[in-house]
Amino acid sequence: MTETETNMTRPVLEARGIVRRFGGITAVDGVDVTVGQGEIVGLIGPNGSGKSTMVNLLTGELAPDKGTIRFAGKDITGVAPYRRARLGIARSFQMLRMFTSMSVEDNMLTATHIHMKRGLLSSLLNLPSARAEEDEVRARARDLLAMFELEQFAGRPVTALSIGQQRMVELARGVLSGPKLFLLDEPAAGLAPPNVDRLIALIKRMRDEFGISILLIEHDMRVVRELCDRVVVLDSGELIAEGHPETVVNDPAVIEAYIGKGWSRRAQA
Ligand SMILES: Nc1ncnc2c1ncn2[C@@H]1O[C@H](COP(=O)(O)OP(=O)(O)OP(=O)(O)O)[C@@H](O)[C@H]1O
Repeated sequence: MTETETNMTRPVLEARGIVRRFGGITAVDGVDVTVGQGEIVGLIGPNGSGKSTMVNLLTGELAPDKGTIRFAGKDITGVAPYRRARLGIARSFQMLRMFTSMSVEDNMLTATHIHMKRGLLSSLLNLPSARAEEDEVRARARDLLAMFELEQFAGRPVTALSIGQQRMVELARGVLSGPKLFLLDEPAAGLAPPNVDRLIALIKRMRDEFGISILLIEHDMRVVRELCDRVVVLDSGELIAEGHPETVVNDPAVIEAYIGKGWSRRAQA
């Protein structure tokens, strides 16, 4: 049995038969998505094909009308979003969500409260145990800011950074929360080409050095081709193709789905 087959027998994420309707629209229509341990899976498809809805179903921000979601061996279909985060599901957003009044470092630290062992009271009382834990978390935050080449911005207001840099803060914050699975919603959107290269390298490091499995929504096909082990393609809420990126982008059903909806130059590049 190959390593990939072994990984696929024990996926970290296993969503089966997922259906989600909004009034008369079936945004996700009986979709299966799995992510193996240490796998990077691309979730692609034309605009409105159901990708963001699928991610919102996986994080628990939306509930499915049908189907089951298993994560790290547990059925999490009815589990609340904050509990899924605690179990190890992190996400980034298409539109950045930062605490705009806080510094870069304090934005990072917001990721860790979900796992803090000491309670709020010991933090408020400034007990040594709480201080030690906070010092340790700050040290890890600084290491990650260095990895993401952001350490010189640690004390700056997050809003002083460019959108590309804020995107990096969001990724670093996600890694700091110690996820098993990171759901990335268009991480390359709005990045200049050299920053896309850096992003690709950083996402590989997230997997290789931190063991994080990744499900990635992305329109930039270079990112998909260079990063993804496997790609799942949605069209009008249905899964129309799945496989290696090079196979999938040449699949006639996939080409038709994109051409029919205006295959953009961005997607073909
Ligand atoms: N909250 C909602 N209420 C009503 N309809 C919705 C809602 N969210 C999504 N939809 C509809 O569900 C379908 C799938 O939308 P979704 O945003 O998941 O697609 P997408 O593939 O992520 O698109 P994009 O690439 O443009 O982000 C669309 O027809 C959309 O209009």
